[in-house]
Amino acid sequence: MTDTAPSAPPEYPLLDLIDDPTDLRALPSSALKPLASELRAFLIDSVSRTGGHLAAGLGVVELSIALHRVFETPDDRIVWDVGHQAYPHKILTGRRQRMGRLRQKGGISGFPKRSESVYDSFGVGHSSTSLSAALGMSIAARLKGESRQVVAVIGDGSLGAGMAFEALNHGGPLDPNLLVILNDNEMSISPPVGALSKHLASLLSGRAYINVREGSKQALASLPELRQFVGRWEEHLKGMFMPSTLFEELGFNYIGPIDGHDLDAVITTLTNMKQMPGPRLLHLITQKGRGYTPAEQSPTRYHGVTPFDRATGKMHSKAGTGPTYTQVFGDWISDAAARDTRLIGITPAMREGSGLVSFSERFPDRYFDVGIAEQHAVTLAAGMACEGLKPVVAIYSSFLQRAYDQLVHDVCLQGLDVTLAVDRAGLVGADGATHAGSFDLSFARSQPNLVIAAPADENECWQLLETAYQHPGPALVRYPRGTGPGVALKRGAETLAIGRGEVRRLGREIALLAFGSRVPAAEAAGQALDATVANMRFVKPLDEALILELADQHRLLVTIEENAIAGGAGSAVSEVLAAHGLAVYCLHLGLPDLCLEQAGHEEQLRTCGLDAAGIEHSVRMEMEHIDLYAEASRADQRAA
Ligand SMILES: Cc1ncc(C[n+]2csc(CCOP(=O)(O)OP(=O)(O)O)c2C)c(N)n1
Ligand SMILES: CC(=O)[C@@H](O)[C@H](O)COP(=O)(O)O
Ligand SMILES: [Mg+2]
Repeated sequence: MTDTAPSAPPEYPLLDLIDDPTDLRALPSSALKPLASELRAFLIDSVSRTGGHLAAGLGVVELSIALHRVFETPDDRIVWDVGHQAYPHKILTGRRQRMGRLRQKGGISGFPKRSESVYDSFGVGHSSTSLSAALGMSIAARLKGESRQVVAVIGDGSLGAGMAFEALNHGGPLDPNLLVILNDNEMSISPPVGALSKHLASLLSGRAYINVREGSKQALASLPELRQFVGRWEEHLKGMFMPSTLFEELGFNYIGPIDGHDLDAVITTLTNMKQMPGPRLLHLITQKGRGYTPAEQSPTRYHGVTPFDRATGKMHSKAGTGPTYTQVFGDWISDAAARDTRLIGITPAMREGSGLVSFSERFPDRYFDVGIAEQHAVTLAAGMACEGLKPVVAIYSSFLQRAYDQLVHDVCLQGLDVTLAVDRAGLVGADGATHAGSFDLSFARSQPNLVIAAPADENECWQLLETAYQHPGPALVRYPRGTGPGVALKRGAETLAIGRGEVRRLGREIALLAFGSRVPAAEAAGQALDATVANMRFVKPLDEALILELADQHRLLVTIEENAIAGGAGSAVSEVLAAHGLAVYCLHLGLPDLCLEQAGHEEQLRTCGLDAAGIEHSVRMEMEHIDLYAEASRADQRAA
């Protein structure tokens, strides 16, 4: 462009003025609605390039502006639940320019993160933590004599989890200075389940939403006096002969429902509620995907997206890849259910992500979406198993962390016949540390009675699911996010021998003992190193005979797993060696003892040295050390 050429008008003239929320607070009120339009357009454009969570953020554009307009952030605290809806918040809090690197290596996280910004009061990714965290902050402010406001924003799906109820139950009587904003879009990832969603719907219809909304605009605008405001609201809401809300019963002053896309109403209501004392809850009605037609029409599909064409909404997908492990599981569970009427499928709110859509349609009576309730999912399965059913809990590894005690106390100690299909085991790429399934082998393998299997490929995944299912006790199969090496499925009901691995390649000096997803990389490294390669298949029971044989025949054993080294499968191998008093060199490759940030899955594996080249490099280094040590020992012996 030359100096004389007219400069193109900026696409986002108002948004470009906002480097942090003080700029937003300085804007004239008349600029806020146009700002909301720009923010929404920016969000759609940005996520169309990077991928990420879209529909939830679109639903809180007005709320995000209103919160930073009304509250003195960052001194006032906003705690976002899950945090997948926090992109507008990120854009308004100085990270607009960094949205192009969202969820990428070296870029910003897809979730609020304390180390990323002072505006991110609490790190999230898992749901239903906001009320507890915000309550804690509110209590801290009171004890420290600080007068800040604390606001928790929680969705209707996340409110259904046990933790959220625990915080409401505990919080109300403490009379904290706490504002809870319930962002009710009548959606979880898929449609919400359970009585709470019905209660919220009844508030929506029963509390004359439209009247309240229209009435509130006038009443709140014309009644800035706090006392009058509270009085009028109580008169207005509680004089309607409505049964009280769950929230009122729990000690929260309930206001709403109001239209969460009516920016003026939201700002006015928040301004007034800021001055109200005690625990209060604002019920906002929003639309997931608001302002982008494809996302409005299909909020589940646009909950989390790959990069897409903004004009058509069509997502760019990788061409020519085989089925994901999730799809393998989805096909297996439908086939198995057709063979066995005792099979029950359970998901804690992850029907699509866990591959249960087809099963839910084919076997609606045997399908249970329990909402975001991982603990309940596992104990529900335990109860069913007591009565002779054969439940399969499909659950992401990182969300299974929530249900650890249920796994221990309700399933494993009682040896109940529950199958756990643990998806997203290992690194998950763009979602980063909060969603990485780094620990399941470490926390599960200490459990009595539990069989733990890790398939090396798609067909083995099928076979191990069948093996776990037919095993009359607790069994867990863990498989990674995405596709495998491309081994064709044989389907059928073939099982594998529990606790038996297989040698895939015979080599010299070095034995690579690979678990699950790392078997193909180990095979490639084994080729380069002329090493023996074993596909261990089971983490529990381990194939002890194979380990002892390999220890006997090789100078170095290398364990390789996509799980934390600490306490993982490699540790289990070392325990076997120690128990037999074998002093063989043993190198453990796995996830390091740190929170691995977002990046591509393959990139993350490279960073951890878990790709073929990384494995080969680590093994060569280790062999050099072993040779140097042997040389030094020989020199010592000669000197002696
Ligand atoms: C403990 C846990 N379980 C499951 C998930 C996966 N998850 C992320 S968002 C979401 C739906 C949340 O619904 P809601 O709170 O209503 O937010 P919305 O997406 O509708 O804005 C689920 C199930 C999670 N992040 N954490
Ligand atoms: C926010 C959240 O917890 C989910 O949306 C999660 O990001 C889904 O992960 P997958 O994309 O691996 O299903
Ligand atoms: Mg929702």
